[in-house]
Amino acid sequence: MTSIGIYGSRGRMGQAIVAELGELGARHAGGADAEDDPAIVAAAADVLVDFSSPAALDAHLTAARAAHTPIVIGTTGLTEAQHALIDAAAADIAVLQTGNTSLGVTLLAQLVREAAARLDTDWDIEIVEMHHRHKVDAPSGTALLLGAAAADGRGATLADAAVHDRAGVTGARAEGTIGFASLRGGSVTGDHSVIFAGEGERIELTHRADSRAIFARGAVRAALWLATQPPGRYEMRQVLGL
Ligand SMILES: NC(=O)C1=CN([C@@H]2O[C@H](COP(=O)(O)OP(=O)(O)OC[C@H]3O[C@@H](n4cnc5c(N)ncnc54)[C@H](OP(=O)(O)O)[C@@H]3O)[C@@H](O)[C@H]2O)C=CC1
Ligand SMILES: O=C(O)C1=N[C@H](C(=O)O)C[C@H](O)C1
Repeated sequence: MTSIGIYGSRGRMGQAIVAELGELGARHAGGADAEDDPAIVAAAADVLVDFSSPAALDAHLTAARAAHTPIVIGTTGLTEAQHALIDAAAADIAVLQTGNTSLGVTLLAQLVREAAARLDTDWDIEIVEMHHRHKVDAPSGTALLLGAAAADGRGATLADAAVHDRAGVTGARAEGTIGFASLRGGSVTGDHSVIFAGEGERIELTHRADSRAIFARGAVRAALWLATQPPGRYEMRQVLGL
């Protein structure tokens, strides 16, 4: 039986994954949090999942690489340097990094890519997300992955197209840009809308998460799949065959 180690095991997502493993009767190799040694968890596990903090990611990835243990990274708010570190680690171990492990968002990203590819750039793209009051990063990892899918559909890059800050006299909207807006409040698990705003009409593609169980289910499915893969960097759509 595949043994799964959890970084961030006492957090909201870590606890949702522990519950999911319990329902599946799957094996939990143990967890690590701020005061624990990541190397011990990496050595004990067949595969790791990380839902912790960007501050902890480098140490977790180093431990996974040293132990030759594949790792699913769900932590969001990562820097460009951390993405480069993930690319480097993927030469040695299987790594799947995603801002959202749910089936619904993985399919939504495909739909967004398709819509963006079919519509001209005079259809403005705006991405709106809302999360609970405890979330520390913005825009959400999901909003960024949806933005990347939209940019990809247009043959552009998100780095060139993204507009994150609007306040004061902003000037008119530039064609081809992708705007982001982040709302925070209450206990919202995670809502995302991608709006295609054209002249006289609007298309809105929305996903709403009712519970963290959807992320936990996807994370466990990804971990079980990743445990059998050779070194490389993978995405959720490969896990789900979408
Ligand atoms: N990809 C996806 O599908 C999803 C991703 N997420 C992302 O997962 C991450 C965690 O979210 P959530 O569970 O809500 O957060 P929580 O704050 O509830 O949990 C974070 C966990 O990480 C641990 N942690 C925090 N800082 C460190 C550190 N410096 N070193 C080691 N461990 C640390 C905490 O341990 P301790 O309590 O000991 O400090 C805690 O167990 C976020 O980045 C979030 O955006 C969330 C949902 C879905
Ligand atoms: O922090 C959260 O809670 C979530 N984070 C992920 C993100 O940043 O997109 C996924 C989900 O929306 C919940």
